[in-house]
Amino acid sequence: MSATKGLEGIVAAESKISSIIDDTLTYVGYGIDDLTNNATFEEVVFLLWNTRLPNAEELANLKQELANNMDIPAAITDLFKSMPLNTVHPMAALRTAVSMLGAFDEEADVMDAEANYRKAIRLQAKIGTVVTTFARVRQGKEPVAPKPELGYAANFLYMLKGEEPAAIEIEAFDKALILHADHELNASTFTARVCVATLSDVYSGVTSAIGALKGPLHGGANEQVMKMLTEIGSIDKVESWVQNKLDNKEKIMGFGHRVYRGGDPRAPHLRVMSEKLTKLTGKPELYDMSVKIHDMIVEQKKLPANVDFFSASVYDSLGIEHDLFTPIFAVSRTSGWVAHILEQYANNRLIRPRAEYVGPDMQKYVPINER
Ligand SMILES: CC(=O)SCCNC(=O)CCNC(=O)[C@H](O)C(C)(C)COP(=O)(O)OP(=O)(O)OC[C@H]1O[C@@H](n2cnc3c(N)ncnc32)[C@H](O)[C@@H]1OP(=O)(O)O
Ligand SMILES: O=C([O-])CC(=O)C(=O)O
Repeated sequence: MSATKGLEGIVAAESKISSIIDDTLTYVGYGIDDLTNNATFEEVVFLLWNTRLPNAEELANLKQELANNMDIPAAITDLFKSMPLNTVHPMAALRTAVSMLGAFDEEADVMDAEANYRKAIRLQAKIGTVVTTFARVRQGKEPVAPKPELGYAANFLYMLKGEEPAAIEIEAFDKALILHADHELNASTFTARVCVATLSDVYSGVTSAIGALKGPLHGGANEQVMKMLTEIGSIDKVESWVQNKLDNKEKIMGFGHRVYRGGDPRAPHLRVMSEKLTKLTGKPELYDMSVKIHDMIVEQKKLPANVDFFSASVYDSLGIEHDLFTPIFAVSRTSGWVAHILEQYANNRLIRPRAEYVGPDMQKYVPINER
């Protein structure tokens, strides 16, 4: 029995939700380019949860249900107010708040498929409000109630900033939500599936997944990319900064991927958005710096940018605080996590692999006064 470090290449589940084959990403067989160019986030949510696209009535119903369920318990706002707001990371706040949402859901432990689908809607509806409420409480501002007539992406930006976003902002944010919605058996989705395979509840699965997404090798990389861009500061410093990191064998955040070899198909969409939005906000240097970093890493390390690289300058251009980038990833990925949770329940078996024991053998207990 020998271990495969990081489970690389191990097929650990069957899934109908998304696939990555030869650097091509599909959700339920629909290409990511097709969906990003033509669908809305709500359509993608329906697709992931039902493994088919909705008709007009089904889409209208889902939008309505999401809008109807965006409110969160006042206790969550109070919870945020009780946190050490100068130091708590928004992902830690989100992880705790999603767990608390479960405590407030009377159906949390009702395990039939209909109840789980209702929880999926409630959780997807509320998670955006949780993130925006935290952001506002932290700034000493009042939370903004959602506007039912706005779509999911527009509502998020509206609740975050307190003013209705421009069409171009809604379009970019909606596309970003689509691009982050699902990604086969990534670390956080696997975490969610392991959790609920014990027949634990949806909230436990998503809480665990948030914990896994938080790390900088996974979703936390987008915040780190922005930290890097901020630290570098200007385009003339890119070369020496990046070279120094590479010479010291340090990782450059936003590059590399366990599965993609030729490139992450989501990155080109974010790159186009980054170019457009950084120009509009008068910060084109952010895009130019990103391209310069990109070209150096591709040339020297042959590592393509992943989804987290250009998303950083996109979110910055939308006026979003940098430590909210990963919570926004979580808002989108909740759709994928929940899809995988529902799929796991539908054909469940406990996930319990083995470990190769490499510790000492045949030890004999030594009484404490003899150690
Ligand atoms: C949404 C997402 O989760 S996308 C990924 C987000 N994470 C990041 O951007 C963090 C930076 N990237 C990485 O750490 C990795 O590429 C991961 C975690 C994404 C993939 O990890 P793995 O498949 O385990 O690859 P691993 O870390 O073993 O890297 C393989 C080799 O490439 C190098 N490498 C991988 N990524 C990078 C990078 N970003 N910068 C520099 N070198 C890198 C490693 O140092 C290693 O080199 P070595 O063989 O000489 O030791
Ligand atoms: O698939 C992965 O390993 C990480 C990733 O890109 C994602 O979760 O979007």
